[in-house]
Amino acid sequence: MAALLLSTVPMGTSAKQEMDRFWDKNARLSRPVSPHISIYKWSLPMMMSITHRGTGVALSAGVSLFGLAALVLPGDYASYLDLIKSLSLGPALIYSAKFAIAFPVMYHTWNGIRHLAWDLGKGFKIPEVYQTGYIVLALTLLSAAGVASL
Ligand code: HEM
Repeated sequence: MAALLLSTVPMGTSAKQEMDRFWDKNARLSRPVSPHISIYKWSLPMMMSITHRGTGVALSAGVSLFGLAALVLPGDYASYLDLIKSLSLGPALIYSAKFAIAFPVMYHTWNGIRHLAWDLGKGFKIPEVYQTGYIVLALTLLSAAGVASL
């Protein structure tokens, strides 16, 4: 108890000083440290989890930029579509661009449904986590390919 009290960290004058003292104390007391994320072997559920966050952030940025552009740009939506058509980019490039936009939307939607099932307490067994992961990936590819061909 006395050792514990003696080793209390005095308040630092800055956040950095606080952190430095905190880590010095951890080292001095040989405290175990939780494993850092980088030591784990990558797995499908990990990759799908970070992709859900990535697509969520990308969708937020995309929707916000789209709304801002609608407010500040001089032309309307149809005029910009005509502009893109006039560039004659070719079907392969147009399809790829549409697929690149559809993919995160579809992934986040299908995986969002997977998340909502988890929120209901369903699908938590490890084989189920993998099965639903593969189903989400297949549905994402199929639906993104379908939407891009419209
Ligand atoms: C434009 C549409 C959308 C935007 C901008 C958006 C954005 C986001 C963002 C930023 C997050 C937080 C990600 C994180 O920090 O980990 C998130 C999480 C989530 N999104 Fe979306 N989302 C959209 C559509 C959807 C749809 C259609 C669904 C369901 C069908 C969905 C389901 C979810 C769920 C369940 C979570 C929470 C995941 C968790 O528990 O960690 N989202 N979304």
